[in-house]
Amino acid sequence: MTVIVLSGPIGAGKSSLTSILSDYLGTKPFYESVDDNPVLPLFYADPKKYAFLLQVYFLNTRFHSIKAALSEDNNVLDRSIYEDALFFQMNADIGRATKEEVDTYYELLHNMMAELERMPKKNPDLLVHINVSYDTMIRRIKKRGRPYEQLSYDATLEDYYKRLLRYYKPWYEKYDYSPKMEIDGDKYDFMASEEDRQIVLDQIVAKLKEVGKLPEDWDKSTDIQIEA
Ligand SMILES: Nc1ncnc2c1ncn2[C@@H]1O[C@H](COP(=O)(O)OP(=O)(O)O)[C@@H](O)[C@H]1O
Ligand SMILES: Nc1nc2c(ncn2[C@H]2C[C@H](O)[C@@H](COP(=O)(O)O)O2)c(=O)[nH]1
Repeated sequence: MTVIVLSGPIGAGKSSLTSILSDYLGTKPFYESVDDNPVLPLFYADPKKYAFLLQVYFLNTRFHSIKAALSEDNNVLDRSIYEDALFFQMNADIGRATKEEVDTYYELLHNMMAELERMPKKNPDLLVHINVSYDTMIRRIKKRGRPYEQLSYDATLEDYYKRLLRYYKPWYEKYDYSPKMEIDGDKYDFMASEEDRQIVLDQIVAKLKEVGKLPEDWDKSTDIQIEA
C-alpha cells in the first residue's frame, strides 16, 4: 500500500502523471481543485486582494486530501500540502500578503501539520517531483489553455512563473517527509510517447522497489488487483 505525492511547477504534468501512475499501480488519484475552484480566477484578476483567500482555500482542500490519502493508504496526489507554503511564501515575498496574513497562515499550516503527526500513517511513501524549464512550462500552459494563466492575459505572469521556478530547487532539497525522486519533464513526453511513458513508470517502480514499497520481483504484467 502506497501514498505517492507529486510536485512540480504549473503545467509540469502532475495531473497527467497522477492519472497514468494511479492507473498503472491500481491506486486512487486525488486531483487538485482547479476547474471547480471559485477563487482561482479571482486571484489571477487581482492577486494582491485574493492571495491569502486562495491559499486558505488550497490549504484546506490539501489538508482534506492528504488526510484521506494517508487513511486509505493507496493513493496518488497531484499536488500536496507539503508544497503549499512554497506558493504562499512566494506570493508574500512579492507583497501579496500582510504580516497578519502571513502569521495566520503559518499558524494554520503548523496546526494542520501537527494533526497529521497524530495519524497512524504520518507521511507519504514517495515524492515524485517533475522538473521543467520555463519554456516547457509555458508551452504546456498554452496547450492546456486556461485563459487566466496565459501571458496574454497578464504580462507580469512571466516574472511570476520564472520566480516560481526558482523556489522549487531549495524546496525540493529541503523536503524530507518521505523518500523522493525527480523526473525530467523536459525530456520525457509521457503524454504522446508510449516509450517515454514506460521509461518514467519504470523509474518510479524502481524507486518504489528501492524504498521497499514494491517487492523486488513486482511486475505489472503479473500483478493481480484484488477488488474490494
Ligand atoms: N510530459 C509531458 N509531455 C508533453 N505534454 C505534457 C506532459 N505532461 C503534461 N503535458 C500536457 O501539458 C498540459 C499540462 O499538464 P497537466 O498534467 O495539467 O500539468 P499540471 O497538473 O502539472 O499543471 C496538458 O495539456 C498535458 O496534456
Ligand atoms: N497562489 C497559489 N496558486 C496556486 C496554488 N496551487 C495551485 N495554484 C494555481 C496555479 C495554477 O494556475 C493552478 C493549478 O495549478 P497546477 O500546477 O495544478 O496547474 O492553480 C497555491 O497554493 N497558491
